[in-house]
Amino acid sequence: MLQANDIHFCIRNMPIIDKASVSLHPGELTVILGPNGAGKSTLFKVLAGEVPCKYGKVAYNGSPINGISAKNLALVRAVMPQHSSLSFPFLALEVVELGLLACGGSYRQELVEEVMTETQTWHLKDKLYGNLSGGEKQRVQLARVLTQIWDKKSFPRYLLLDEPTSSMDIALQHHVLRIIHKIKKRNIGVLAILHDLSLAANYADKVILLKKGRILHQGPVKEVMTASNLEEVFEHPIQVFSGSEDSSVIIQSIPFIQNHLEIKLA
Ligand SMILES: Nc1ncnc2c1ncn2[C@@H]1O[C@H](COP(=O)(O)OP(=O)(O)OP(=O)(O)O)[C@@H](O)[C@H]1O
Repeated sequence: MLQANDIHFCIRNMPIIDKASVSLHPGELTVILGPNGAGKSTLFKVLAGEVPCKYGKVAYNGSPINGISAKNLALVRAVMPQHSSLSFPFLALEVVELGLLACGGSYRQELVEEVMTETQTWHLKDKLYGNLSGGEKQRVQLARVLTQIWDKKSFPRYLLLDEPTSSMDIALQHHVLRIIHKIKKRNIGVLAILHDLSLAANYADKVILLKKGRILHQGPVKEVMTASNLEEVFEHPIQVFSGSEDSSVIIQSIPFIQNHLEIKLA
């Protein structure tokens, strides 16, 4: 389990994360939701070990993160940040191969090809990463982190994704969430920051609702993603519907224009 207890994180004495405790279980997708500036990326970086945290504890499979070497941390978790910039003119294939380097594996052309095929990036392999579109870059970065943890291992591992689908079209967003659904079955706990409430409701196992650095609600999707909880967090009218013919959930933010119409009709 990836466990964080009482995380308190300040920047220049300003609290950004206030006493957050989180448990990430292998085999589950946990999604962090919250408005801009809520502290999602900051919490994510603390959990990933990318920023040190003075107050609170983060432990991977029972071992405190500060006692895990960078090499061993790369074996237990892979991280896709919100933005990735590269200073060298790498090909897309070379970016994905960085995932193999991170896990210290020998070169495996078939693994790289399998992951790039799964993420629909194999056809991009000889293109310069810098010339790719935003959505293509995201898929290549996803392929890189998947490459890092693709091989099955006997111990639980974690995949941390900060807005992995933010530049993708609708079909690709669902495709990525399906890949996540498959990968979590390899004893992998996935943590993702998303802004799309319907994607979260339909694919996540657990949800964390963060506002102004505090976790207001967390737990199973059905318990947490209620209209009233979401309205409290986002300060906007929201409706939650059950899909008519299946178990899907539709979450709709109500446009201001609709509010005006309702007021006019009343
Ligand atoms: N290095 C920094 N220096 C000063 N303030 C920072 C720094 N990093 C983050 N912050 C502030 O901390 C708050 C939380 O930022 P964070 O990036 O974690 O939010 P977020 O929930 O991920 O937002 P978004 O949805 O817009 O990506 C913001 O108000 C941000 O301005």
